[in-house]
Amino acid sequence: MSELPILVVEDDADLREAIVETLMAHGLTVIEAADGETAIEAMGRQPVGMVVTDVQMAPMDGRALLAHVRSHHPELPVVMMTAYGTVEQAVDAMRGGATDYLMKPFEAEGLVEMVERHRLQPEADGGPVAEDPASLRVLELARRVADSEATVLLCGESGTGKEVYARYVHDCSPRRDQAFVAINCAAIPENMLEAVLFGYEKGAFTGAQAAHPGKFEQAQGGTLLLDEISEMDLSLQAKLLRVLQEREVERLGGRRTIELDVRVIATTNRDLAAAVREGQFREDLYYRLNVFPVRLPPLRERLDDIPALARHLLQRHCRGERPAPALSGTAEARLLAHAWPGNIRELDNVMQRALILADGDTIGAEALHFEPGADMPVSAGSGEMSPPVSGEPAPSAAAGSNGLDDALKQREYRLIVDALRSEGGSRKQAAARLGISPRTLRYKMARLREAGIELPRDLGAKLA
Ligand SMILES: Nc1ncnc2c1ncn2[C@@H]1O[C@H](COP(=O)(O)OP(=O)(O)OP(=O)(O)O)[C@@H](O)[C@H]1O
Repeated sequence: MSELPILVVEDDADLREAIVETLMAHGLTVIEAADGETAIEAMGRQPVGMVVTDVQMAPMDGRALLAHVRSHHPELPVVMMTAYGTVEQAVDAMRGGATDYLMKPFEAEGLVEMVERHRLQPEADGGPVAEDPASLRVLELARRVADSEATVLLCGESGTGKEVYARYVHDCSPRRDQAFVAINCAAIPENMLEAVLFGYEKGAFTGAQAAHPGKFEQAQGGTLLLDEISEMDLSLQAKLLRVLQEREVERLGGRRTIELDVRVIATTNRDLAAAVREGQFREDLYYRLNVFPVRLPPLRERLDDIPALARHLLQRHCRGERPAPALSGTAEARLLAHAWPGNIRELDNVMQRALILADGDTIGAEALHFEPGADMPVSAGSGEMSPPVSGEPAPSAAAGSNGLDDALKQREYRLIVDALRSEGGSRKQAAARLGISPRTLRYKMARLREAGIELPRDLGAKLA
């Protein structure tokens, strides 16, 4: 898969050229823009892997650009280049959700190091890892449906790899050289989702400072993944249905209809048929999406995948910088005995911890630390963690819980609460501050809640 370009936004042409040349000299693909508005247009034409932007520019400055990126591409890293000596600018940038900042003047090395650290990497993993017969059957189905134009509905518990399989369908399809655009319907505020999906014209609503193509347009010729489709509200479901039926879209505030050639894949971790029965999901939309349903089994139903996935995840985190440690026989047995309620995402967390804890080149069972409550039926109040953030009510600790696991969870809890506090309860900004995606933050918070650990009330209210 090709590398996503770095978007450099700087109005000083000489400085922009120097930055572009430096990045290109390090083998990075770069596109450039002279201000925020041009940058937004460039992002509308192609997906980018990171934005490096100046703060002071006209007509649209770096702050407005940052705000736009945070609402339209919440996961995209943005590094702000702040003026020398202006600590306020740096603080302001971080408050606005910047991933990091570079104070001018900076060395080429510092720039390259920062870009390498933060840019989004295309999944260079070569498709899903699958060794269990159940997964091999899903892969075969995915390959078969890829050739057709059929809408695919991928169902499965959270963390089973629905996005990975959606991308696999795209990569096996005749559309593989065109865009694959993913949108998480649950991660975008309800009132923004329509604009993000369908696009808008300049002035369509307060804050629409420039025209912007929606995800449908961005996916033109390629594939659009509507992740967590069940989280879309009913009125937007009606609009989505119309777009899918008519195969054309109209931007908000626009009068032109744009014909679409987009293959749609939707995912859900809820039982959509049940949501239809409960009146939460439109029946007609359900039938339109459910042309080719594929169920991804939970990890506990495909045990043969576990060792291969564990090795794959270890390698991914070692990034070729060091040889990935091996798993001891007892560690492997322990992984196979675990219930994995958080599926592969949980396995990924366990492997990341194991890499930190392992001594030498083998991971033993003692380096494996599982999510709290994961080995027991999850019920409210079964929390293992005891994280007394100063002044916070401490969640209860279950007897016999593992000390190190507790310490890790404590630290995680503390980091999450501190980040939410600093960001006034904004999940999106807290996630950016923590360097994780809003989705990962949501997942972590859900796991904490499942373990009976509630966030302090003043934060919980804003997060409900
Ligand atoms: N078959 C697989 N091979 C390699 N990695 C995988 C596989 N399945 C999942 N992963 C990894 O597991 C993590 C979770 O996968 P993914 O985001 O696709 O799950 P999901 O089902 O879409 O989750 P959610 O419902 O929470 O959105 C990712 O880091 C992904 O790269």
